[in-house]
Amino acid sequence: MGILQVQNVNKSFGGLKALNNVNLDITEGTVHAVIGPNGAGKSTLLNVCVGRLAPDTGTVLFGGKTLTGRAPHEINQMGVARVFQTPEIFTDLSLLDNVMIPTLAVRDGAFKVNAWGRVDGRAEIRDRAEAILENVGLGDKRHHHSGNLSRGDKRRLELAMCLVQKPKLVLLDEPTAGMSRHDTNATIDLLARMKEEHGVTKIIIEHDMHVVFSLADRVTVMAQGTPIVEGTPNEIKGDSRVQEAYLGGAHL
Ligand SMILES: Nc1ncnc2c1ncn2[C@@H]1O[C@H](COP(=O)(O)OP(=O)(O)OP(=O)(O)O)[C@@H](O)[C@H]1O
Repeated sequence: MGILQVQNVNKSFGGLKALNNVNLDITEGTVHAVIGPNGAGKSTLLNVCVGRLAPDTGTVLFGGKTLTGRAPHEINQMGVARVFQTPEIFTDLSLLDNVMIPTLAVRDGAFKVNAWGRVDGRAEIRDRAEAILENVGLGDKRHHHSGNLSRGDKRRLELAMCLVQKPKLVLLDEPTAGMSRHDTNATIDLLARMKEEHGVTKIIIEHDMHVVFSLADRVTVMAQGTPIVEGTPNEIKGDSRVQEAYLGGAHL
């Protein structure tokens, strides 16, 4: 049984069926990419998995426990973290503060920015946050204002905020969108290291096939709200159904 199981999930927006009977089984420790043309339902699927959207029908299980119906912070506390398409960081705070906040949120079960004065074990949390920032290549900038970071660095900071929570599963929504090739390759290296060092299971939504083929163990291709093909990157590469789904728009 996989670490994450999506079972018969449906989700409509008005008359539009964004997810149409989706079933997925994600194996623990793997990197699983979800690809597909625009509007295929990839982000909706991620939102259902992290509790931001309730499915109309169907269930999501994580480690055998039902996620459906739980609040996003509860799902987060169970070990599921998400890296957003637009980094959700506190631009007025330093990088270090940004990385310390999620640790406190997970530990205390609530988001308390004003809790600094009352925090026990703060030195320990700070040490861990510093080590993680070092790990993602932002150690030197830990006291900088997060608002001044480049787009690539903001994404790296968000990864650090995610890793510090010691998640079991990370969902990444286009982690390299809008990045230069240099930043994209740095992010690929970082994500690959995350796998080696932390063994974290990852689900990645990605349009950039270079990223998919560099990182993914398995790939699910979605079209019109439904997974149409699943396999290794090489298996899906030559699949005519995949080429058809992209209507010739993508070269896999
Ligand atoms: N909150 C919403 N309200 C109405 N329609 C929505 C909503 N969210 C998504 N949709 C629609 O549902 C469909 C699936 O959208 P979704 O964002 O999940 O696709 P996607 O595969 O992630 O696309 P992209 O690659 O462009 O991000 C699209 O037709 C989209 O317009």
